[in-house]
Amino acid sequence: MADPAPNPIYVAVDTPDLNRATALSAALADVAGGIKLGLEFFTANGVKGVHQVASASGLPVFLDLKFHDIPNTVAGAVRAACETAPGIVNVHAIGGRTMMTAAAQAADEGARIHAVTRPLVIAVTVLTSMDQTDMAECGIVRPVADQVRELAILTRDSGLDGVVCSAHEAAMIRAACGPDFKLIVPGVRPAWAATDDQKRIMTPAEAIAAGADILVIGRPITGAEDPVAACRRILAELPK
Ligand SMILES: O=c1ccn([C@@H]2O[C@H](COP(=O)(O)O)[C@@H](O)[C@H]2O)c(=O)[nH]1
Repeated sequence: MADPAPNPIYVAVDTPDLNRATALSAALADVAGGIKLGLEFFTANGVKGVHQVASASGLPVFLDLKFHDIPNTVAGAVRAACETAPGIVNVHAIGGRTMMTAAAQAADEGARIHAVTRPLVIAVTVLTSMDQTDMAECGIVRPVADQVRELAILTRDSGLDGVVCSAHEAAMIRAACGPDFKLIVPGVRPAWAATDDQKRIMTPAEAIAAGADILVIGRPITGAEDPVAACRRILAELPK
C-alpha cells in the first residue's frame, strides 16, 4: 500500500513565551505535520528554545527567519541556523541569485559542521500580507503574480528547494518550476477564521487544491480556545 500523504499543516507558533510554545507544540504533536518558529520566538529564545520546542513535539521545524543580507552574512546565518537541526530554513528571494546560491551552499556546510540532515532552503517571494497597493508603494508596479513568478524562477535557478508564496500563485509556480519544487503557503484562512493582517489568502482546501505542499497556519489555530480542536477541524477540511 502507498504511504499516506504527510500532514501538510505547519503551525506557526508565534510567541516569545517559551513555556507556551513548548506546551502548544507538545499538544499539537498528533494533529500537525510540523512547527514553524519565526522571528518573534527566535529573538526571545534562540537556538536552545528551538531545541526545546522540537523535542517537545517531535515534529519537523521550519525555522522561518527570512534571511536577507549580503551573501556572506546570509551564508553565515544559514550555517549557524543548522545547529537547530531545522527541516526548512529560508531567505528572501529579493536578495538575489548570489545570495541564494550562497545560502544553498551554506546549508550543505552547516549540515556537515553540525552533523544534521541538510535543511530544505526556501525563498520568500512576496509576503502574503502584501497586495498590489503595498507593492506599488515600494516601487513595484507590475502585477504581484508577475513579481512572484520571476522570483520563483530565480529561486529555482539559484539551486534552492522551493518558495514561500500565496496560494493564489501556487498553480502558476508549479507549472513554471516543476513537480519537485516545494510550495510553502502561508496566508491560509479557514472560512470561519479572521483574516488578520493577511491579504493574499485562500482556505486550506483551496490552497491544497492549488498545489501547496505545506500550509503554514498560525492564529486560526494558536488563537483558538482549543488549538488542537482547531487544527483537527482544518485537517478534516482538507481533500482526502
Ligand atoms: O509571506 C509570508 C511569509 C511568512 N509568513 C509567516 O507565516 C505565519 C502566518 O501566521 P498566521 O497567524 O496564520 O497569519 C507567520 O508566522 C508569518 O510570519 C506569512 O504569513 N507570509
